[in-house]
Amino acid sequence: MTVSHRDSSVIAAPDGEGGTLVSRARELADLSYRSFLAAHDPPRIHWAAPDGLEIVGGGAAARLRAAGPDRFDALREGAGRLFSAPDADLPSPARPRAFGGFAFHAGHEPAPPWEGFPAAEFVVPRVQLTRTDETTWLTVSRYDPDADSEAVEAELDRVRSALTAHPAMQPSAAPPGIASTTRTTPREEWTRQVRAATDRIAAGDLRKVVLAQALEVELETAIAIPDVLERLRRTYPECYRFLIEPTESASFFGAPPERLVSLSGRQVETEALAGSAARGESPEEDHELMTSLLESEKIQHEQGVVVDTIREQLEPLGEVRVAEQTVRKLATIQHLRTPIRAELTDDEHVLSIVEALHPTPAVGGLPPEEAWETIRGTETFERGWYAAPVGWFDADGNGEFAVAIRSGVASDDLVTLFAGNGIVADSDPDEEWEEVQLKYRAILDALAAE
Ligand SMILES: C=C(O[C@H]1C=CC=C(C(=O)O)[C@@H]1O)C(=O)O
Repeated sequence: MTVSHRDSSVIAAPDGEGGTLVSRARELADLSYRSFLAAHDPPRIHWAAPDGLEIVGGGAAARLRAAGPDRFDALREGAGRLFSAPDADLPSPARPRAFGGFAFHAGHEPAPPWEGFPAAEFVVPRVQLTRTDETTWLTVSRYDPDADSEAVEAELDRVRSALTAHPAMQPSAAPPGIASTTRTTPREEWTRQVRAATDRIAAGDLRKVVLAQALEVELETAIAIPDVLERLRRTYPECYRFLIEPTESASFFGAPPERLVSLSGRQVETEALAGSAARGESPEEDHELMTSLLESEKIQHEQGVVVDTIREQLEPLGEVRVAEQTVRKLATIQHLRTPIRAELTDDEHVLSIVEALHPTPAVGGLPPEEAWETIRGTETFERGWYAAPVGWFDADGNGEFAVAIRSGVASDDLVTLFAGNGIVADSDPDEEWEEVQLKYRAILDALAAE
């Protein structure tokens, strides 16, 4: 089934033909996610949310792909067809889900380091392992014209026997080690970029823009991303963790602290996360840094722009409640954070909420068009999927998406990391530089030899 949608297309089966999604699932004793991933070739996914939901997937029962300005419409349409006739009523954690995400911009074309990453792509894994606080489920799915339930049952049995032969625990490999790093944006260039942005803000047509940099990291040995994610779990347990590997060419991974949206029924949860400071060496210094974050007019403005924009984007969809501002403290950085909830008036697909929110001014800017024009005219590298939505949705249109920051795209022994900062009227290039370096730390520390 291939549907042309101007310059978008949705392919709902690996061979381009339609069918019925047939899924079968069974509860399993827990097993090592890293050994599961090691046993599967791409496409592979890994998703872990701070609430304890953790999913790995291998193979593709179906892929949905879209590009261009209609990419959200095309995906919703494809998702509707893909999930139109669920053939079995599986327990909620065991249901098949589509995992993937978007490029920051609809016009993105896959090119190095983003080979294999179109403007939007989701995969329903052929084999999915879902761990909640209570249970672990194995789900096998097929989507093709002759997918019959007996064949899927038989495949489930085969996969289950193969998996139970894997070790329940697997020791992590040593970090790959860093051989060298290369910046896309030297410091003098950054200073010039930030000054040009603040001049444009002073001229009045731009209020905020998030400018980013990339850091190319050459590793001493090839990267084992599941092991890097395991190290990130230990250091950043309050963050999401994800791996998206559509093909063998490149893998996108990260540990973002920022939720774009979670939708369950009509309940939307999102947040404004913007404004950063380092962590202190002592509790006193840490407290001082937190106070300076809370009391800085500039940072409060940066955060206020994000809260107001999210509120305005959600208000047409339902009743919005903005909770009290807090500080999110991570191992190496702290951020201002305002939780935002909404109760939708009507049923909506999570992709519609993603479309309404992306890009928030925590990663784009305001007004959005002027911010994007500034980003395009300033940054000298491809954002690709950096700072864009990554996550999952299910047959009911529920799902969860993180903002893909604190992330990198890897191929063998080369990883490109990305980090950006919100620039407002009184931004100082040196302070913004230091904050960007802090944001590389999460992934850099997980790559560096111990
Ligand atoms: C754009 C990034 O961070 C965003 C999220 C939190 C704090 C931010 C800031 O302080 O500018 C950014 O808005 C990034 O990590 O690359």
